[in-house]
Amino acid sequence: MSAMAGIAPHWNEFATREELAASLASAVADALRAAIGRRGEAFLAVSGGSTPGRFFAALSKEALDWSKVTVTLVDERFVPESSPRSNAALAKASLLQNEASAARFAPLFHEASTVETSADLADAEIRTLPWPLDATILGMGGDGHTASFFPDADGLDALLDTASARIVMPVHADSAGEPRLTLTLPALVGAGLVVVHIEGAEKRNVIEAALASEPALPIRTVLDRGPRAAEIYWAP
Ligand SMILES: O=C1O[C@H](COP(=O)(O)O)[C@@H](O)[C@H](O)[C@H]1O
Repeated sequence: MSAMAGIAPHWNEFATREELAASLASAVADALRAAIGRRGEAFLAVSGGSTPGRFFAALSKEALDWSKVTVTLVDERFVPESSPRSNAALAKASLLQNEASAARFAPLFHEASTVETSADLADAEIRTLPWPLDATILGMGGDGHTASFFPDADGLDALLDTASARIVMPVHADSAGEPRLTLTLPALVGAGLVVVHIEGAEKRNVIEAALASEPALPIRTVLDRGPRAAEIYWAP
């Protein structure tokens, strides 16, 4: 496995989660506007989970030409959109609203009997999109996972391989609940803007410990292997 240079992330700290959401939405909107100006379209990958709700609401109201924006997911559970655990359902309900309702959405979940087949279908579809990503918005779990790179995932090295030819891969991890689909490390960190959006003292402790010591948790590996410094957005 090849390794990229590790560049220390840059911290953006806010007094409140509302202030974080407004600032992050503004930064992402700027990145999308710049991409549209440069190449006529923009490509954004967002996370699911409980953290991005305020950010999604703020970003959905940003004025830009959303008809030229494609939105996909950093990762997804192997569940249909009817499930309350679907990241696609969350993105559609919270981000693809208001101004952003004009954006195109590309899901990772595809109906199939196995997550492997679903990942093959997603990989074929997602690779037709306008790569590279202009912005990747990662989250992080309390166990140090980001995207669906769980510390106990089967074949974690392959998911985190900087030379991976895959864009979407299936994930099995006991700690994850259901199987998952994830964008691979090079697909995620190739974005012009890579953000880790975390909130609360516990997640701050986890990422600070991960950045300071070995063994590397997945969040640390992702940040170490990116070609440019990531932006950490944090509020208590
Ligand atoms: O499983 C997931 O969890 C992480 C973090 O979620 P949160 O609820 O602690 O905010 C998220 O980034 C990822 O997209 C999601 O699939």
